[in-house]
Amino acid sequence: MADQRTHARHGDKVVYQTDFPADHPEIGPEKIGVLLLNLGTPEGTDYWSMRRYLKEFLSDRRVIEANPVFWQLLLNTVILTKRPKSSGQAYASIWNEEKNESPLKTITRDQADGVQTILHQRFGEGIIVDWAMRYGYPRTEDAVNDLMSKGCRRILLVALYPQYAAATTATAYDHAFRALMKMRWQPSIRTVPPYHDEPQYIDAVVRSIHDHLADLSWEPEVLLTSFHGLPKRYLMAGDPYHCQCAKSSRLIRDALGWPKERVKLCFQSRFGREEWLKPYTDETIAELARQGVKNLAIVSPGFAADCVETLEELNMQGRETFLENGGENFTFIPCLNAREDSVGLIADLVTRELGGWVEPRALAAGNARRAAG
Ligand SMILES: C=CC1=C(C)c2cc3[nH]c(cc4nc(cc5[nH]c(cc1n2)c(C)c5CCC(=O)O)C(CCC(=O)O)=C4C)c(C)c3C=C
Ligand SMILES: [Fe+2]
Ligand SMILES: [Fe+2]
Repeated sequence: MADQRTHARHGDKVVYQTDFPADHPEIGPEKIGVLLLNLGTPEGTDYWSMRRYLKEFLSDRRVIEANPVFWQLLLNTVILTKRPKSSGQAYASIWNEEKNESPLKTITRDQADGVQTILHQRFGEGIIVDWAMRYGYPRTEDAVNDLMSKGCRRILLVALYPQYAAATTATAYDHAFRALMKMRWQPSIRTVPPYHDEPQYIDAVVRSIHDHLADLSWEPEVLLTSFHGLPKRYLMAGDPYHCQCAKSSRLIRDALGWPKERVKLCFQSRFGREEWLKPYTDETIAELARQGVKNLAIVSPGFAADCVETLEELNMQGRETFLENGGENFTFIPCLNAREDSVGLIADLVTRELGGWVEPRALAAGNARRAAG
């Protein structure tokens, strides 16, 4: 990628030129890359696809904070022999058959397309939006290299997690930084902070709740705000995730104007035997039903996109648990996904973080100036 007009290479000899050409391609149109990052997903629901995905995921030391020698032994002998099958069945029940991919992938792509459209309108063609995953495909490293090769000398990384956790946000950014470590010519980098208490995020979640409930013939007595769990140990070690989830839940309740007893915070998707953040979603659902709650709604504001943890664990298993324990009406409120206000939210977060790199239309103007010499 090094330029061709300030020097000429002949084998291992270089002829230097002293004058810098005004129309040099590397100071030509400068582009900005925006890279949306989500968790990742298997390529198929069969044993080996699931195993590859789970091995990469569960070998991440930001996710599993345990003695690595002990953990790899347990992972390779026990977990990776059993879990690919059971998780594969869960994925198969929600698979996007038309595209032959998991919903998380379909939705993340749709979000990126939507954000690209808005940013093109705001800033012109000098912004390239792409998306990648922490585990599996598309790979973060490939996306970073691809943006660089398209002329993006600045890249904004956007972890699609409203609440910060080392197991999600930090590892997504780490992974991009690891890609940079291999690059001779690195782009400049920025990262988007968590947005758990951004009014626009809270409004979008609340609007999605109102829209969904408006189509029902019944009203929920209780709304569960269910977030992905985390080992309690990680909270004790200083992870802000629990507090950010609690704040999002409270802000959603305030915006709804509902009383405290009607909106509850809980944590789903436990993994392994140690204690995770409480209260647990599955136990809360069963308890509420046993206490006589007949009408229950669940929203999952920590997931930017629907995935196996919402579509299967909440909408299928959670529903079953509620009905089995005496509940009557259950509804799952879909994640923000590629709704117009969701894509608008991501585009606005990005626009704010681009401040100083670009102002509306400034990129186009700068490029026009450069083109004029
Ligand atoms: C110790 C294990 C795990 C921790 C810690 C963890 C944290 C965590 N995860 C998400 C978001 C998602 N997790 C998803 C799936 C998933 N998570 C784990 C384990 C831990 N997650 C596993 C093993 C799996 C795979 C599915 C399974 O086998 O049960 C997903 C869904 C991906 C998809 O393709 O649909 C998301 C999203 C967060 C936000 C988080 C901590 C805050
Ligand atoms: Fe997870
Ligand atoms: Fe907390």
